[in-house]
Amino acid sequence: MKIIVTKDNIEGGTKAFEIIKKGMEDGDKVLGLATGSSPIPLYDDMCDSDLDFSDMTSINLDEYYGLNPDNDQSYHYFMQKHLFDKKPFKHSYIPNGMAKDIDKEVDRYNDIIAANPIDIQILGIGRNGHIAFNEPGTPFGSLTHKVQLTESTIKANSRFFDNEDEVPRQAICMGIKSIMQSKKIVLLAFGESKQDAVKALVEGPVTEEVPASILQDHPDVTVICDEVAAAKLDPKYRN
Ligand SMILES: N[C@@H]1[C@@H](O)[C@H](O)[C@@H](COP(=O)(O)O)O[C@@H]1O
Repeated sequence: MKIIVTKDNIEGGTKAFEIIKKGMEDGDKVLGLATGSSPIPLYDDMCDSDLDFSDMTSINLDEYYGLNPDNDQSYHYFMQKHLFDKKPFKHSYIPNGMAKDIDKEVDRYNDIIAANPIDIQILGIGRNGHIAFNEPGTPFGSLTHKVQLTESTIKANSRFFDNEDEVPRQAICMGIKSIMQSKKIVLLAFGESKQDAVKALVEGPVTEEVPASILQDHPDVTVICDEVAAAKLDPKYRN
């Protein structure tokens, strides 16, 4: 696991952008994308760049269940606003949060992932160590599935909604096994609220209670965090 400690999230975004740029120069064609505030500086850099994604495929991690794509809290809306409006991809996939037949949607998404092996997966991390919406206790062998969000995630994500009651209680989410099959993984974590999650991810035991800890077993992971998020890490992990 490579750890890059940056001054702030802007510098962190630039570091992640450099990895994507280099990957594309080396022929990477499929990006796994994340939502949340952490990847926004990366998407800003991608939008401001002269990189062309029109021959690339993107696969998003997750979507709230029950939110329409034009709801401004849906991850469809988020991706359109922060990236795809300015930088369209050849194909962009996001779970359908309005799917009536969940099993069918889950199969569809697993087929998409199988047909488009992910070259670089971008991840954020939840305060409880979740990746995508894979909450503590999710089996490491999981594929795409419908998830019940925990109280901690509902509370944390309510900052984007008018109030906590409006946060959907369920989501459709790429599984941990699929995330681990990505060739490269770049995890972004910024700010004080991520200190414990970053420490558990890097130093803690590999346990399903901290979904991100499985990344210790992946051969090519870069964790990019700011000085504040890295503050509880043993100094030997900080540069
Ligand atoms: N499903 C998303 C995750 O993919 C994201 O990593 C997390 C942290 O978000 P933020 O980057 O805003 O802290 O929020 C949500 O739960």
